[in-house]
Amino acid sequence: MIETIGVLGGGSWGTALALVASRAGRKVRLWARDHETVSAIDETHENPRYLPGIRLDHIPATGNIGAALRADAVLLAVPAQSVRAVATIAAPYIAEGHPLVICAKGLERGTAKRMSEVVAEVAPGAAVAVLSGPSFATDVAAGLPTAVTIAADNEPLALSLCHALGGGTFRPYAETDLIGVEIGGAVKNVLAIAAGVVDGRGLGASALAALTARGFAELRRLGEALGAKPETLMGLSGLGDLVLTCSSTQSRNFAYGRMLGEGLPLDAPHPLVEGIATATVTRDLARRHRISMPIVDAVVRILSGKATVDATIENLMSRPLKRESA
Ligand SMILES: NC(=O)C1=CN([C@@H]2O[C@H](COP(=O)(O)OP(=O)(O)OC[C@H]3O[C@@H](n4cnc5c(N)ncnc54)[C@H](O)[C@@H]3O)[C@@H](O)[C@H]2O)C=CC1
Ligand SMILES: O=C(CO)COP(=O)(O)O
Repeated sequence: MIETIGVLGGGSWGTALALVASRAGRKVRLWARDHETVSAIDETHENPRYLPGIRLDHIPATGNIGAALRADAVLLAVPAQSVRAVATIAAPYIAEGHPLVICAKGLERGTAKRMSEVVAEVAPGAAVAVLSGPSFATDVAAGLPTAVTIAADNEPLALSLCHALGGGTFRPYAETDLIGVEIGGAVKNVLAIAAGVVDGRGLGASALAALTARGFAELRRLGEALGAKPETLMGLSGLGDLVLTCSSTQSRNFAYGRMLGEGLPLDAPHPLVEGIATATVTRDLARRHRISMPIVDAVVRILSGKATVDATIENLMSRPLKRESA
């Protein structure tokens, strides 16, 4: 039985998931790197920087990672490019078989590894699971109905995590296809940047729907080449999350793409945009596996500053005509 939950990461997702666990009746402790976040949560029962206006009762914060890791299961909710660093400092406190649930969405820059592969390298004792799916932290924190996927190689672990976190407004589904869940969550962020560009450039709802559907075709091709199950890619953590993040300005990836579509510079201030780092990694993975991903290529070209939005769109539209399912 999972009774206690540690959360690593005091940003919006870590804080929202700490609330989920607390609402599900678990005893929770949240670790944040920043001293200001720890003291704000402990003194004002709010995380004003990342989740303003949401009351955090019964969620003690700590700057001591060992204290948060003394829990039956641990949620790792830092950005993808920080997962290796945080899992490395957590590793000495992780006993053999200790459940560690990765909540980040992305692929590692430099190694092209999925987050579960990164954690397996630096914390080999951990029993790794992945939580992903269409779920904005603000919606989850507000108690709006949300459904996600929790994947682990070991199905009983995935199910027991679903029982530990599930509640009246948060419904997790168990899965064993880690590759499918991780590829869906990572690649949808890149495609959401493209969707934002289309929206910001004012190309219309038809273009946005076409981009989303053709983007999904790319996500599915890559996922299947890497060993994902088609059903997973069509589920909450793939198609579900793609639809959410390609259609809402609540998504930071979509909002960033929208800014670019409106003509703002690449370095205009923006919050965490996971798709930026994952775009190049995805493009390289696709090349290695000889998978065609023209929308991902287009995002990489725009992000590199080497091509304008208009030239990139013209380029996509003038590709040779072909069968849709090819
Ligand atoms: N915010 C959301 O709605 C959702 C976010 N996610 C995923 O969760 C992950 C985290 O995102 P958010 O919490 O939204 O980001 P955020 O920007 O709100 O917070 C990130 C947190 O991680 C901390 N952090 C960064 N590097 C660190 C390091 N090396 N050591 C310790 N702490 C570090 C920051 O101080 C900050 O507290 C991302 O991969 C994102 O895709 C997934 C689903 C929903
Ligand atoms: O993953 C998310 C929702 O499922 C959050 O998306 P953003 O990181 O684009 O805000």
